[in-house]
Amino acid sequence: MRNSDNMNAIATLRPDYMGFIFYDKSPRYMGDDYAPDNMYHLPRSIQRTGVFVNDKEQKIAETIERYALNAVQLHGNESVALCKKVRQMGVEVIKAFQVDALFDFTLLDDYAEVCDYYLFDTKTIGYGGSGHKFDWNILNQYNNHKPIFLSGGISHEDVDSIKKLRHLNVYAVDINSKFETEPALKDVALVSAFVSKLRE
Ligand SMILES: O=C(O)c1ccccc1N[C@@H]1O[C@H](COP(=O)(O)O)[C@@H](O)[C@H]1O
Repeated sequence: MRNSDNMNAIATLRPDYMGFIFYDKSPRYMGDDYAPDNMYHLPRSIQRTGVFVNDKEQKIAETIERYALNAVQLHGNESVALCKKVRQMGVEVIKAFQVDALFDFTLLDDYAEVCDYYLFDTKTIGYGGSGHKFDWNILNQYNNHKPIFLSGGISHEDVDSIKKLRHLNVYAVDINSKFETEPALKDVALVSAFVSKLRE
């Protein structure tokens, strides 16, 4: 999210998390000097989540402080050590992994102690926001030890398929580009319909 009115409209739908992209190569980048005031008034029930790609510890720390973030989504090749340091900053850590048929789930083991959730996104040449879905059957190889964010090209047509994933430890469903009218601007009616159907 980036546009203040759009954020407020989406906030009325009571999402558990709201994401802000601090990756300067993304079309959803918040910019170098985004006004923190736009975010402060969001309901406390919404976890303000900063999305970072291969940033340095100091930059992440400064951004957490400036925007009073509650959670950090690390969407690049961040090390276990960095995840640990970010978690010590007092935020939830959501570590993203790009999944394809060859994904090695044993890679997760080292991250188990240093993050709160794993996020499974589709493997692409970029880092995220691709709008591409991966084959969720691959997740049958996951041991479900830690709750996950399901991500990657999820659209309003996916509700029924998501509801069939009850055997997996899905904690959150992460929606992004498939609900936009333009980058960083959500279609509120589409999100509303999706959320209602998912909560049914
Ligand atoms: O959205 C972006 O531009 C982005 C850029 C870099 C890293 C992550 C990004 N977004 C995250 O990507 C996933 C999947 O998004 P999509 O549904 O495929 O568009 C999601 O977690 C976004 O937060």
